[in-house]
Amino acid sequence: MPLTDLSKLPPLPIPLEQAKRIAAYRAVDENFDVKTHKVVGVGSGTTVVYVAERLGEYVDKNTNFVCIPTGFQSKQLIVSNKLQLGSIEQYPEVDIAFDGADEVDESLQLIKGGGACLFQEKLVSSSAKKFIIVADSRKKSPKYLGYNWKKGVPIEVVPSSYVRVLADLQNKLQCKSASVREGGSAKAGPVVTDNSNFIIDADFGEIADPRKLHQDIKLLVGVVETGLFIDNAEKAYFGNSDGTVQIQQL
Ligand SMILES: O=C(CO)[C@H](O)[C@H](O)COP(=O)(O)O
Repeated sequence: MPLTDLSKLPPLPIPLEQAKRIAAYRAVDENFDVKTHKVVGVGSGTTVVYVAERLGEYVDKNTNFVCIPTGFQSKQLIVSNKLQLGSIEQYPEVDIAFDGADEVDESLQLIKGGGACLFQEKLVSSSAKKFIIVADSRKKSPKYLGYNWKKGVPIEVVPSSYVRVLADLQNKLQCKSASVREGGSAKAGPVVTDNSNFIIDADFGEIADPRKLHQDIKLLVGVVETGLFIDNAEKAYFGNSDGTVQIQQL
């Protein structure tokens, strides 16, 4: 079946969703090569929903690409769009990966982990030859990370270490504030990740040197991974609700 013509997409009731969809569809169409890309990473979040939807349109009897999830939600997206599901253990080399972001700076450094999937997202994206970001235009930072995303850097930690990591973030790395992410009305107590860990959100204000901050956090005992994605993405697609897309690349 031919791909849906982008100019003939049925309108969505929410403008922000239109922005996400156009960014995702354009990113897939302009970067995914169905002939050569056999292993495709599918990230997590609300924008990637449209990546999976568009990839689903490429499936026919002549295609044989496998999709690698970055967590439970991502696995569901792959299955529900009738894409072939694989694992990073089976396919440690990924041809291309698509994912959302919480903030993207001028150098394509990222904050991710707003959806608590950062470890598997980093495992898959850093195993990919090409990593493409899909987002609505609110995610584009005017300068430094931390300008738009005020919730802090997500950090996945081993549960038993959370008290120690909170103290180290404040005493050794002078973060402004840090707390374990709570499930809110959806769950009493902390959010538990797909890897059975906790997430700490640590506010460092605007981050002038995300590489150094990532390295410093990573050295703390108990830290599994940080939501700072350094030198990983090669292109970002930022959608607007009027159907335009801004592309940022190095
Ligand atoms: O990092 C993530 C999940 O851990 C998401 O990619 C990020 O939060 C962006 O999500 P959305 O597309 O819903 O804005």
